[in-house]
Amino acid sequence: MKGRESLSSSDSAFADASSFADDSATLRIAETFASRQGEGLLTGTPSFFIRTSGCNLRCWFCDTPYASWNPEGQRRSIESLVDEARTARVAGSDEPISHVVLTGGEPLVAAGIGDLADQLRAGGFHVTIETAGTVDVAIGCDLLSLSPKLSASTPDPAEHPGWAIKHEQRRLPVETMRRLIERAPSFQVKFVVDSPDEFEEIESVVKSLTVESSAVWIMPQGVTNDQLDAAAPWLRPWCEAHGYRYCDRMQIRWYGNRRGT
Ligand SMILES: C[S@@+](CC[C@H](N)C(=O)[O-])C[C@H]1O[C@@H](n2cnc3c(N)ncnc32)[C@H](O)[C@@H]1O
Ligand SMILES: Nc1nc2[nH]cc(C(=O)O)c2c(=O)[nH]1
Ligand code: SF4
Ligand SMILES: [Mg+2]
Repeated sequence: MKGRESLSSSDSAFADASSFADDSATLRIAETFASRQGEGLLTGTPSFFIRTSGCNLRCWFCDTPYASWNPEGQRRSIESLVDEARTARVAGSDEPISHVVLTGGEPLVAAGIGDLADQLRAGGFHVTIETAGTVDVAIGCDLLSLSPKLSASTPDPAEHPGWAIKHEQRRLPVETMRRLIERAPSFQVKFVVDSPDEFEEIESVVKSLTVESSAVWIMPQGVTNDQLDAAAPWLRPWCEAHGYRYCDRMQIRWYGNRRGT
């Protein structure tokens, strides 16, 4: 859907978040793993990742289709997730992990995510939330990692007519994103870019979110070193010229595109 008006999504379009809210004592989890944060401000930090299953968007490029397009995983209790975070270790290290990343799928549509974040923080963990920011949920965290979805993320309308419409309606509720940012003690805004055609749209979204360019990270779309390397020559100079931070995807460099890393 490249070329469509960038701020066309309606703030009221997200009507069925409650369809995910069937049982808040347990959450459907696609995977948990200990790794290093591969993206953004905390790159390199040993972290325990909790990936909820289910998403209200359908980006064509989603690198975790097992948590969005074809959601997998069993329900887990909050207690078992907090216990696992306490005992988790990054491979080759005996050190306890102090940082937890709540990601997905879309963690903000998982009922119980607020309680999970609260209990992790009460246990002394630093909590990052990786979110596309389409749902207004008051959730306690230490870092909001907001990844607004651009028009080029929309799936092919010929292949996925229903999802193309829903995705387009839901992907960019600017007022909701502003509220998420205002509530968070710290934040980063992380865009995924597939082509230079998206530059103008990014500037328009940054302007409407009224965030400083130094809080903006730009990540190439891609799940291989070759894809990341192909984007760097056109993307890095543009980031530098605009005061944005170029964001590599270090987990791909370190581990390859492997599930659980
Ligand atoms: C799988 S998403 C889950 C969290 C949330 N649904 C979101 O999109 O922010 C985690 C991060 O991966 C990014 N991402 C997903 N697929 C990608 C791809 N093919 N290339 C680059 N980044 C990607 C998202 O933009 C987000 O920053
Ligand atoms: N190592 C590593 N870092 C990440 N940062 C954000 C991730 C995510 O999928 O949300 C992610 C991930 O999947 N792995
Ligand atoms: S919003 Fe995140 S999890 Fe959902 S489809 Fe897009 S990249 Fe995947
Ligand atoms: Mg990832």
